[in-house]
Order: sequence, then structure tokens, then C-alpha cells
Amino acid sequence: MNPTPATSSTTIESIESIIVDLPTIRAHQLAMTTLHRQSLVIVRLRCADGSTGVGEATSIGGLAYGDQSPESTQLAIDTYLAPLLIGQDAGNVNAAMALMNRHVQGQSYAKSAIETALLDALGHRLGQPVHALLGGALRTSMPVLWTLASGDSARDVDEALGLMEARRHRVFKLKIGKGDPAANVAHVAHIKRALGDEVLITVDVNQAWDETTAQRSIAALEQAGVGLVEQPVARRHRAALARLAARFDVPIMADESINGPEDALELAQEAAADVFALKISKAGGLLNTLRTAAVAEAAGIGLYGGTLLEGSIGSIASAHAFAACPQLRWGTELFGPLLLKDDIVTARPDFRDFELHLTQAPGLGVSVDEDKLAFYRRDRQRTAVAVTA
Ligand SMILES: O=C(O)C[C@H]1C=CC(=O)O1
Ligand SMILES: [Mn+2]
Repeated sequence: MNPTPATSSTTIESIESIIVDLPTIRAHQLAMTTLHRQSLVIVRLRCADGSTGVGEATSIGGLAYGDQSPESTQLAIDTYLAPLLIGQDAGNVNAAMALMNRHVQGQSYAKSAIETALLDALGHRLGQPVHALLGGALRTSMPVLWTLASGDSARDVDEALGLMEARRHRVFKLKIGKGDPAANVAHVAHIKRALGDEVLITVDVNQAWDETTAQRSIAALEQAGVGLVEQPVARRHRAALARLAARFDVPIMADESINGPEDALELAQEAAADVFALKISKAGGLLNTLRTAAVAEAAGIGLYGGTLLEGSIGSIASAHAFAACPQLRWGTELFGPLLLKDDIVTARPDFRDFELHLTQAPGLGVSVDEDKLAFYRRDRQRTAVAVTA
């Protein structure tokens, strides 16, 4: 006979959203914006039995990267999603997601953060890590690349050499697409030459090129020895993406073009990409990320664990989903916490030997540092300090 199961039945009592602004360790330059800080939306969920869960929704550069900002995500949670979920069964994540999807269009970042918090709380109640709730981990550590995006080639090379020496990263992604494409290619070729044949260099164009620029530039990137080209053209230009994927040997990865399983199906049918970048926020949660991965796997398409530069909570939530993916041929870019100068969790994720390591702790396995959260939250009460003569 089975032992008496721990109970998972309780109701959702409250859902709180908090915007947190954290400085980055250096400027992070992308095609569409340069980051100096990250704004995370932290979701805290409390259940009637006292169990709690956390989640995170993070975007890049306000509305510069995608169509959901921290502020719009907070509004969606506070005004629409939380009232819908209060009093609902906290243990039935599928039912909670279906309810949200029935009543609220879009808002995938907010839904992902709430689903994460539900899974975290359920994991705490059952004494199981989130990856076990997703069917079990096929890996509990995963490779993590680093993005070189300081805006300065010499600094990028020094940064990469230091990170290889520290055994933190040995794959590097270069953010290009800003400015002259020929200068972009020269920058990549310089870094590739400086780091040598052994080091895998990938590039992310973040939709910046038209098809003819992409044709010319990818040919040169291929010559320079680049190993993967991410989202060279606009997300809607899927026919162009397919032509580029057919034309070049270097694999083409879809990022902004793919959100969930429906996109995965269409992109697979169109042979538009060799690799898909998964992100829990794009997919609207961990469960939908796994559905997206299942479509890729069925179509023989490689998987890559992507990031929206989330902090520790969002990155660890992503890692739980990626742990349960059928394959993770292209590793991950879950370095977000390392780009931040400080954190709001008590113990930062475990990055060592070029990988991120997950624990077997219940839920996500992360705890909020209340003092840090109070310090970095955007709405914190600033106490007036008396000035004495
Ligand atoms: O993929 C993106 O475009 C977003 C993100 C991931 C790594 C990074 O530096 O930016
Ligand atoms: Mn990308």
C-alpha cells in the first residue's frame, strides 16, 4: 500500500506582485536597447494552509524588447489575474492556467510567474522539487553560456578569458545587430580569432537585419567560424528565416519568432529554423514550455534554454523546466543572476564547472531575502533621514 500522500489540496488566498529594480554589473548592449538595470516582477502567492510560492516575470528594457513591460505585467496580475484566482484550488495548476487563459488574453509573462508560484507552493506542500512535479529531471545541471555585450571588443575578450579561467563559461553569445552590419561581423571575427577554435561563439541579431543584409552577413559570420545564428530577421518574417535556414550550414535559431507550441508547430512545418529558443515567459509558463519542447522533439529540432535576463527566481524556474525537456542539445543561457550586482534571494544559484546546478530541495529551492526585497522594491517607503547640524 502507498503511504498516505501529503495533501496538495488548499485554496489560493493571496497573490502579490512586486517590482524590483536591480543594477547590472556592467552595461548590457542589445540591438534595441542598452541595459543598466533589470526590473523584475516578483509574484508571491499564499495559500489557505499557509504554504507559499514565488515566481518571476521579467522583460528587457521596458517595452524595447517585447510587448509586455514590468508595469503592464503588474497591472495584469493585480487587476485581472489575482482576483480570478483567489479562492481557487491551489493544487490544480492545469485548472488555474485554463481559467486564466479563458478570461485573460496574452500576458504570458504574468501567467508564467503565477504558474511558477503555484508549482513552488505545491512542491513545498509535497516535499518535491518542481522538476519532479513536471515528470522528473533528465538532467539536474545544464551548461550555461555567457553573453558578451559590453559594447567594446577588447573588454569582451578579457571578460571571456576570465570566465573561462574561472570555469564559469566556455560558450559565448555576442549581441549584434546594432549599427553597421560589416562592423558587427568584424567585431565577431575579432573575438572568435582571440578566443580560438575550441570556443563556440554564437550571435544574436535580435531581428535587426533584413533578408539581404542577413544573407551577406551570415555568409561572413560562417566564414569567421560562428556556430549558431539567432533570430537574424524580424519575428514575422518566417519565410525569410526559412530561406536562411535552407541556405546556410550554420544553424539558425528562432527566438522572438517562437512563443509556444502553436508557433513551434508552424515553424517546424515551414522548416523555418534548426533550433528553438525556449523561454518560460514567452510560453506562458513551465508546462507550456514543455509542450513547445515536445513539438520540437517530434520535428527533430534542437532545443536551447533561453532567458529574458531573469534574476534568480525566474532563472531557477526556467532550469526546472529545462531539466524536464526531452533534449537540450544547445545548452542554456541562464546567466541572468550573474549579470546582476545584487540579488533578492538568500542563496544565489549554484554556477560551477560551466553549468548551473539544481538542488533536490522542495519547490524551486529558492528563498527570498526579505531585507534585500524591501531595499530594492520600487515602491519602498523612503524614510526621511533627519539632518543634524
Ligand atoms: O535572447 C535574447 O535576445 C535576450 C537575452 C538573452 C541573452 C541576452 O544577453 O539577452
Ligand atoms: Mn535572443
